[in-house]
Amino acid sequence: MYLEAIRLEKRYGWRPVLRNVSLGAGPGILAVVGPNGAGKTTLLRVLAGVLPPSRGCVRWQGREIADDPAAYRWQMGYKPQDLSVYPGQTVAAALRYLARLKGIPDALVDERVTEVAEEWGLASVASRPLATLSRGWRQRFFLAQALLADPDILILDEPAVALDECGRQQLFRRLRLLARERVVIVGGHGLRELTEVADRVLVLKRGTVRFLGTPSQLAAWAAGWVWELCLPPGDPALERLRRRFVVTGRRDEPARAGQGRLQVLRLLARRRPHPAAAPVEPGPVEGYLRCIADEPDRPGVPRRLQVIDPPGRPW
Ligand SMILES: Nc1ncnc2c1ncn2[C@@H]1O[C@H](COP(=O)(O)OP(=O)(O)OP(=O)(O)O)[C@@H](O)[C@H]1O
Repeated sequence: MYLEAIRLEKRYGWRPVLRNVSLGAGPGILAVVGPNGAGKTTLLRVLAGVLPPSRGCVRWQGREIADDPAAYRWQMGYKPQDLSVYPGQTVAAALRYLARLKGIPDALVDERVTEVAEEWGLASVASRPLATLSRGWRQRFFLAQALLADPDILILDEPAVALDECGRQQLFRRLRLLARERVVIVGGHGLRELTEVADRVLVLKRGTVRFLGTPSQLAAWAAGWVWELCLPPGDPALERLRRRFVVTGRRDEPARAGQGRLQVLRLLARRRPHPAAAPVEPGPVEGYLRCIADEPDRPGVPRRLQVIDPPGRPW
């Protein structure tokens, strides 16, 4: 089971949105992350075969998906960012309709619809028209429809958006189970959750692949850049540090003898940002921030880098 993208290019009019994107994905979860407008949705749409690339190709099991798009669609479940469906249809009727479109035999449609509706907690709203659903319920509906045909490859664009805490936990648990035997590609912004659940991470920036590897390899990008320091809450250095550096974590430390409560600040800096700061192991989120900061927004202007590590003594 293997999905491959080979030197993908995508242009909207004259504007390049994907540039020379290549990747390979076997069973497991591949998270596609990147800043707004990086091209994540475009890449997922090209991988799902709903948008043709301007150049390059996508192969599933060694075969170009463009050669037999219908066969690929039967093996693939896709959850777009949003889905146009008939607002007057009930959840159950829409699932039945989509099940037939996906080629599920009539005799099995009702059974399968009931199964996915239960899996995604939709049973209680099955008879409600889609237009009356809240965003979270709609999201569950989109996820359920992607799984109707029990696909070998699952492509999900922002699957956790609008889900409540239980829904998010359930989603990521289910994705881990599904990924044992399926290729699961998930795009979105919940970087902390995604890097916890993913086997591999692809970072897109301005349509190019900035990184493709495991979450721990991503974390290694920030090696030597992550610092923690512990100061009393009223210390003026805290505010100065917050303004000057990218803060990636903040927590209260329980009271120590004679010191009262302390605040722990975790931040990115090329050099020790304060005499009390100690270097700590980076996490994938910090690796990601380094990874996208490394590239100047415009040639010769390392803007993000300056924000991360301003010149001069910061404290
Ligand atoms: N149909 C379209 N026509 C023209 N430009 C488009 C179209 N769809 C997307 N774009 C542009 O392509 C670029 C990439 O968009 P895309 O939606 O793929 O990014 P994204 O990484 O998913 O963004 P976000 O995180 O904000 O959802 C953006 O600059 C966007 O404005």
